[in-house]
Amino acid sequence: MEKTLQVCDLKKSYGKKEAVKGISFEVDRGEIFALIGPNGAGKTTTIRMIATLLGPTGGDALVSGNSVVEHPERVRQCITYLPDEAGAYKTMTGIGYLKFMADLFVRDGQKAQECVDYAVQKCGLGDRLHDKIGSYSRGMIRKLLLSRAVMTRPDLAILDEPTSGLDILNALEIRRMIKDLAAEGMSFLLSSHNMLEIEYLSDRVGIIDKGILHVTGTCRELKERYNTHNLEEVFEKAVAGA
Ligand SMILES: Nc1ncnc2c1ncn2[C@@H]1O[C@H](COP(=O)(O)OP(=O)(O)OP(=O)(O)O)[C@@H](O)[C@H]1O
Repeated sequence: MEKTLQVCDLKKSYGKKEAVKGISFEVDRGEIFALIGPNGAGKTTTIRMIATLLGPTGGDALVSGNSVVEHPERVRQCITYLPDEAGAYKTMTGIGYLKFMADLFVRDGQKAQECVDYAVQKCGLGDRLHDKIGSYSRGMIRKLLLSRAVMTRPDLAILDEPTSGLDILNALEIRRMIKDLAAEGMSFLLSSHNMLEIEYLSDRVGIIDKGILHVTGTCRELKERYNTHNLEEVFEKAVAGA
């Protein structure tokens, strides 16, 4: 299987604080991998190192074969990162925002238009794209942001809490968007505190705590291994060191 992401003994210390203590995992092409763990476990630090926003203090991560340490600029060409607190310009229309962002990322006008067309198709906002973003619901904004994030069809999309604060129907639509994109071959690295979401969405899960990746596997494998009925109980046992 083709690997989109290979994380090898990745470490990060903030002064004396070892936030990530040498973690390793891989994500295949078209795979949705979720990193879960309690507050302060090291998820955001790991994600930000893979997104080239933070330099590792040890180890490496390769995205489509490109090292975040040696060639962060190449990595940036093949990833997208959507933080949970991301926002959009409220005074722009949705379509204006997509065009603005495409022009920012893609120099070639024809290719930029292809990115916009792709995002328009993915977001499913229809005529509402011609309204100001300030009039959008939280769910509409998230759909717009996700479609913007994937408009360049990156190899790896890194999403922090992709449905936090959304109602059930909007969360379902975002999850379906992610599944459709993965079916097209895009790989995903997610972090979430919502175990229901993780069970629905992810092909494999990694449980991180105190900077250590304790276990990885499919939800079914993890439930069998910990002899539990749901992922919340797996999480509880894994973090307790059972
Ligand atoms: N800039 C920083 N300086 C010092 N310590 C930091 C810094 N950023 C994070 N930490 C510490 O590193 C550890 C891991 O933090 P991180 O934000 O990666 O965890 P997390 O799993 O994303 O948590 P949450 O689920 O609460 O977002 C925590 O102990 C945190 O306090």
